[in-house]
Amino acid sequence: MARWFTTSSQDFSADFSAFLKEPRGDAADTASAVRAIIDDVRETGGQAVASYTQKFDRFEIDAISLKNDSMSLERLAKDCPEDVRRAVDFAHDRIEAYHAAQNPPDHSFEDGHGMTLGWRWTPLSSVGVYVPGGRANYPSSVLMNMVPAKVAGVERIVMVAPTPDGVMSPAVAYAALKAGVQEFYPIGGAQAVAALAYGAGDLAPVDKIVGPGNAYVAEAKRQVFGTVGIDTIAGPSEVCIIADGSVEASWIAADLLSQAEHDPSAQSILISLDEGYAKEVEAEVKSQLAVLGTEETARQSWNKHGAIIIASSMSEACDISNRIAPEHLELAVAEPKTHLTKVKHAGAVFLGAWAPEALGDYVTGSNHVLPTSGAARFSSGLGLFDFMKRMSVQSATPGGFRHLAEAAMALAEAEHLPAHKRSVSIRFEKGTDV
Ligand SMILES: NC(=O)c1ccc[n+]([C@@H]2O[C@H](COP(=O)([O-])OP(=O)(O)OC[C@H]3O[C@@H](n4cnc5c(N)ncnc54)[C@H](O)[C@@H]3O)[C@@H](O)[C@H]2O)c1
Ligand SMILES: N[C@H](CO)Cc1c[nH]c[nH+]1
Ligand SMILES: [Zn+2]
Repeated sequence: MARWFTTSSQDFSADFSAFLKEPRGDAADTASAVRAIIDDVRETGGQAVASYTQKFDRFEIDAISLKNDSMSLERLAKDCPEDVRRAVDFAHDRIEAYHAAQNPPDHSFEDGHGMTLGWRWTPLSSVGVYVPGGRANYPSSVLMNMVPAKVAGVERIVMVAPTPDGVMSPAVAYAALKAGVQEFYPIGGAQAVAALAYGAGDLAPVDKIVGPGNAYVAEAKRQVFGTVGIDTIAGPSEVCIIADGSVEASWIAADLLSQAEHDPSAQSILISLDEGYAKEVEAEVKSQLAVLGTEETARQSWNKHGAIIIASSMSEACDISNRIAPEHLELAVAEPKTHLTKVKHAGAVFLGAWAPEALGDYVTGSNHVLPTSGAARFSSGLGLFDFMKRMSVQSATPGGFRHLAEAAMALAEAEHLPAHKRSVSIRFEKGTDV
C-alpha cells in the first residue's frame, strides 16, 4: 500500500520531507560498491570489466575486445518483428525531428565600439551512450540517446548495454542499427561507465557519458563526473500525477503503474484534490496490479515508495510537486494549460487526459532521459545541447581595443596580475595606429 498524506495535517510538511529523503536503492552501499568497481576498472582495465560482466550479467566477454563473438547486432536484428521495426522507425523519425528543432544558432553582434562578439556551437567529439538492460530491454532508450547525438554531429558515438546471460532483444539491436551505431560493447553497470570514462581494453575513453540506468549506473556517472561530462542523474523512474477527478480513475492508476513497473526503486505519486477519487484510484491500482505481468516489481515500488497526497487546491498541489521536482509530471486536470506556469521543477510535463507519460517514453519525440531524485531542480532532460558545446568568439578593431584597454588594465592591476596588464599595455607601447 502506498503511503497517504493530507496537507491539512499539522505534521504534513515534516512527514513529507522525511518521505522524500528516504533512500531508494540503498544509497550508502551503492556508493561504496560503485567506488570499488570503478577503482578496479582503473587498475586492471578490461580484465575488471570482463570479470564484473561475468559476475553481474553472467556473460563472458574478451578482456581486450570487451566483446563476445556470439553477440552480433546484425544477426539479432533479423529477428526483430515487422511491427516493432515499423514502431522503431516511427519513433526514430519523431525523435529526430524534435531534436533537429532544438538546433541552436550561432550568433554574433557588434557592440558599436569596434568589437565583434558572439558564440559558436560545436558538437562533442565523442560520447558514450548508456542503454539500460538489466531488468528490461529498452530499444526506446537506444533511440533517445543515439538520435540526438547523431543530429548534433558527434563523430564517435559508443553504445554500451548490458546483456544479462548473453541475451539482447532483437528490437534493441534493430534500434541500434537504425540509429547508426558504429561502436557497441555488451557491458553494463558501473563497470561500463568506468570503462567509458577511463578506457578499458579496446574501448578508448569518451568525453561525455549520457543515458539512464539503475542506482548503480546513476551513482557511477556521479563518481566519474569531472573526468568526463555527464548529462544528468537519470536514475530510477518517477511519475507524479496531479488529478482533479476529471480523468477516469483507471487511467490514472495505469499511469502510476507504468512507472512503478520499471524498478522496485521507482516512485509513483498521486496528488489528488479529492479523497474519494484518490480512494478509487488506489482501488484501481490494486486490481490492475493483480493482473500485471510486472506485478512483483510494480508492487514493491508502489508499496515502498508510492504515495497519495490529498491537497486542497491546484496551487497547493503544484507547490508539492515543485518540492518533489519529479522526473515526469502529469496534470490530469480539466484545464491543464492554465496551471502550467505554476510548475517550476519537472523533467517533462504531460497535459490532460490524452497525454499519458508512456507516450513520451516512446513516441512524442521529446526525450525520455530525464532528471530524477529531485535533479529537475537544477537540470533538464537529455537534448541536443547535451551533445554540443558553446564557445565564445570575440574580435577587436584597433578602436575597439582602445575602448576596452583602460578598464582591462585597471582590473589587472587590482588583481595584481602584471603580465595581464602588460599584455594590454604592450599594444599601446608599440605605438601602432591604436
Ligand atoms: N530516468 C530515465 O530517463 C530512465 C529511462 C529509462 C530507464 N530508467 C531507469 O533505468 C533503470 C534500468 O535498470 P536496470 O537494472 O534494468 O538496467 P541497468 O542497465 O541500469 O543496470 C544493470 C546493471 O546494474 C549492475 N548491477 C545490478 N546489481 C548490482 C549490484 N548488486 N552491484 C553492482 N552492480 C549491480 C549490473 O552491472 C548490471 O549490468 C531503471 O531504474 C529504470 O527506471 C530511467
Ligand atoms: N519511463 C522511462 C524513463 O523514466 C523511459 C522508458 C523507456 N521505456 C519505457 N519507459
Ligand atoms: Zn517508462
